[in-house]
Amino acid sequence: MDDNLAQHACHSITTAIEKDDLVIPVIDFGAFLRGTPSDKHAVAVSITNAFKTSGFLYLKDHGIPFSTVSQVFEASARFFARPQDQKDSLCWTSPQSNRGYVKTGREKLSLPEDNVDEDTARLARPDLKETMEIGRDDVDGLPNRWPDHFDDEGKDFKKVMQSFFGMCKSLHTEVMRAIALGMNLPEHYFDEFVDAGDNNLRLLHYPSVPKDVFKQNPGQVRAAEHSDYGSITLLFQDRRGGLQVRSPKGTFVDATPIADTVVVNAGDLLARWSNDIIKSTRHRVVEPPCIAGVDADDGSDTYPARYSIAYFCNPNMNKFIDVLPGTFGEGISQKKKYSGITAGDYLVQRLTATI
Ligand SMILES: O=C(O)CCC(=O)C(=O)O
Ligand SMILES: [Fe+2]
Repeated sequence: MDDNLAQHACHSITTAIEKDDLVIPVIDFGAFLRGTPSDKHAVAVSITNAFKTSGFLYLKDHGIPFSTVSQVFEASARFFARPQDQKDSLCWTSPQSNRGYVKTGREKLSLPEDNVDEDTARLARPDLKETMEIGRDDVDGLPNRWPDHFDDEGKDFKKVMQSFFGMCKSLHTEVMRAIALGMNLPEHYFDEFVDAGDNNLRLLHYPSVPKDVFKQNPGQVRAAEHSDYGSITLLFQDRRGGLQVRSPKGTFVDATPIADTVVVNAGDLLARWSNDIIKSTRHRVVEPPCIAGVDADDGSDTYPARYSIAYFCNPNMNKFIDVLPGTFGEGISQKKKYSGITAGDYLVQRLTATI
């Protein structure tokens, strides 16, 4: 792996990215899932520290088998290869449901409020991506838009995604347990907040694109700068690269793919919940940087496709999210910065702003 991985004193953490004051560690989650209580505590503190500083980390030995992740990537690629009219027949219809297929140019990501001109410019160069959004599968009136009526491959897609959804839900619960310990709360504090699994599995396909598109439109990106909305996001990337995280200096730093890890980042609702102790950091996806020795001089006119899988975790939609105890008040210099809000109201508000 990368030469620049610096070993820390604790064997379960290494530094993957360190640039412009942005530090993103790789953390061995096995030591949390299977370690002694003191291992567990050490991992919980490292995870929480990463969320307090960069808002991003890579998790390895996270419990979701590599073979499962590969299967999901394969099923996703086969789904996006379907005829456009099939995909369109499964289209996303409303923020309340947030389920279905979203074609290129459909989603508007939120921008810094002072950047109105940029927003206008963005309409001329939409994100170069298509997505498939999958929600909890048992919510009355909000059915998933499965392709299972098309063929056996569609039936298989449904099975693969349902099973993966459940595994990611468990990983969300475990990461929230780590955050609870790291914030000096009881380990199971968040369990009742996340047990419904009101999460959103987003398959992403960034189609192959002529290099000229980026040369001719200097502001063009594959996915515009944004922060995520919920508690945490689990992001599985393929080997292409292109994900960048905004550093404290305002630059964008490559979050290079690391095999067999999942990128985990905090979302806006977790930042609000923690009275901004935890950071929800802006990120984007650009054309992939050249991989030295692999495709620096490949002579091709196009960048290859990129696939990623984002699992957006949320508190249960009906939960009232008030600022966490221990983050404000007596003996703490910080005041309570936010009023409470129901998770569902918050998320629907945020999704509505992207229409
Ligand atoms: O595709 C990626 O690597 C990132 C996607 C992302 O940030 C998002 O969909 O919120
Ligand atoms: Fe994101």
